[in-house]
Amino acid sequence: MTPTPVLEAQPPVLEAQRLGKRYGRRVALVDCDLRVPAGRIVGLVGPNGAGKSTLLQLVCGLIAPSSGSLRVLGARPASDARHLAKVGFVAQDAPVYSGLTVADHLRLGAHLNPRWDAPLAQRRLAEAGVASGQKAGRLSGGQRARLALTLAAAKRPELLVLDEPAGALDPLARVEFLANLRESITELGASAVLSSHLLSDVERVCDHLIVLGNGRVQVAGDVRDLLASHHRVDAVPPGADVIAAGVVRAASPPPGARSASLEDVALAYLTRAVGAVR
Ligand SMILES: Nc1ncnc2c1ncn2[C@@H]1O[C@H](COP(=O)(O)OP(=O)(O)OP(=O)(O)O)[C@@H](O)[C@H]1O
Repeated sequence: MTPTPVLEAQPPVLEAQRLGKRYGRRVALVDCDLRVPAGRIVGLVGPNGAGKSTLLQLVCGLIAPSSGSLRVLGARPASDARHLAKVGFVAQDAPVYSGLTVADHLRLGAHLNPRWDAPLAQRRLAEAGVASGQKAGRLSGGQRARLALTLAAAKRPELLVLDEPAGALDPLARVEFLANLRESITELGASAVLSSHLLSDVERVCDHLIVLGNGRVQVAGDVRDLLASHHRVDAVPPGADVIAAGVVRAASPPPGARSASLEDVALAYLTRAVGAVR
């Protein structure tokens, strides 16, 4: 996906400088620098405990930084009601109220959100085969994920933030959900950040990657730039910038190099991060 000049002129969706977060004595994020332009679908990957949920909660203003600064859509996260309305959040495990019906959820959404798009919500749920009279607790995992996504999308946010949105889904439901997610983001003309443990999910939907490891940003950038600047090699050329075994960073491919996949790039940085703490 090529970003349009209009989107490039907008303030960055995320801008972090030396961002840090501690929970008591436990350090979750350290010195994170990030700049994500508007219009991107960002994949946030990293092992358990890397700080993904913490970063997403900071972005939504649910928690406050311990150090450094963070701006989201050009302002402090959740700085006022207008800013809150611009960000749609789907927390881990697609939380919904199991005792309420789908229609109850839509009524709540309409009541709480000034820019609520009722036709969009109804159409999206009809496409997913989710009946409005059904109790949310009786929905399948895939339907529940679609309901949670629909509730966030119908706010018509400028930024959608999703924490492991497909985490509980089987492989087929996952692929269907991710296709739907990509469609929703395009329809909204929004930016999005989603965390995932699965690099295949990120490859399927994202055009920007952030790899977190040990609470630090290991690498971040547009997917096409990362793929253009990382290469697989059998023998490391002299003076090469080696990220991890078999993967080097260079503006142009060294002789005999092969293309690296996004998975190669992300794994190389994660491997390096693990090595750094041993
Ligand atoms: N509310 C909290 N209180 C104390 N420590 C916390 C809290 N939330 C997260 N942490 C710690 O902060 C670190 C980062 O956690 P976080 O949940 O952000 O990681 P994650 O990458 O989302 O992990 P996972 O993939 O397992 O969901 C971990 O060491 C975790 O134990």
